[in-house]
Amino acid sequence: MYVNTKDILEKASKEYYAVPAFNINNMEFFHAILDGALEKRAPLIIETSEGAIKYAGNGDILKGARYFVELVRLFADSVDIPIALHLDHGKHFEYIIAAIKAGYSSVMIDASEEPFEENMKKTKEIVKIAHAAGVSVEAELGQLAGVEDNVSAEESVLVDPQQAKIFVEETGVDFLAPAIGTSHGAFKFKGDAKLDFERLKTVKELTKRPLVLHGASSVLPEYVKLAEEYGADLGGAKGVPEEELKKCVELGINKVNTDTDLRIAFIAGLRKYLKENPKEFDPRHYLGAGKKLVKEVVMNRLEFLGAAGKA
Ligand SMILES: O=C(COP(=O)(O)O)NO
Ligand SMILES: [Ca+2]
Ligand code: NA
Ligand SMILES: [Zn+2]
Repeated sequence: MYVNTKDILEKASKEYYAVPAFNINNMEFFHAILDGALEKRAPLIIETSEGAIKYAGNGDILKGARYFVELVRLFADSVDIPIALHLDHGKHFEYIIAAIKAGYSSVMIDASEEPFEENMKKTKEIVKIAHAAGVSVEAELGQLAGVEDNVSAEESVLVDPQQAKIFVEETGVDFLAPAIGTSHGAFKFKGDAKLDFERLKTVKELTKRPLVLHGASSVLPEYVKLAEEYGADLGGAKGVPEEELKKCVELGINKVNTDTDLRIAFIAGLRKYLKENPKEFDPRHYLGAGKKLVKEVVMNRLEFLGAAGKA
């Protein structure tokens, strides 16, 4: 059934497990993710960036938002696991309003690059509008480095836990993404991953809200290797080890944004299939090869984050 993201996350926050939020840009990724969540009997959060909405709408923002709502609701209404659709990294009013109008479960207002007061002001505005429409809201404090669509910052600025307390109380935001050292994309760390667990623990204590980890892909070596075997060039790719993610969940992370891991799995499956099947040109076959590996990654992630069986 199609639900509000807040319903999924409040339960996760109470029981200290996490639900991955999987980014999609097209139908194939959605089907692969849905199949994985059904098999694992897990709640499912699907999320789309502004770029994904523009892509699906062929340039028309409202059409793109409605495309994803229709696609997700079509299946959500006929299965017995809870499914939510979330606007990821909403930075432009036009996309946030389109997502609310189209029927998204929740929206992120990402004004984390702005000064604290400005971030608070923008978030308050969106919370008022979204809550009036029964839509829940995510915001971000601190900055992640790395790139994601049109979101990039030179280096990460970690969240100030005292500010986080003021922020959630002032804005009424439903769930918060504290920057604790991760970054978007496949090249997250020069050396070893270093997340500020103490800071995360304090944010949870002070805010008592469901928390979101951005830039949470593990960049799984076996999939990087497979993609490279068939011609990909991903040298230096490094993600957040699964053990570190589990620690984040123990400290109160409940939504784990995962995009890069699915992209790497897909391209590995696609490259291998194309190389091994030079005569093939049916998109359902070669895209199907990508889907297969995406489903594997989805099921593994649902399992180790503790979402499996929680539907
Ligand atoms: O934060 C993310 C995804 O991060 P990754 O690049 O680590 O998958 N989406 O909002
Ligand atoms: Ca941001
Ligand atoms: Na988000
Ligand atoms: Zn993100």
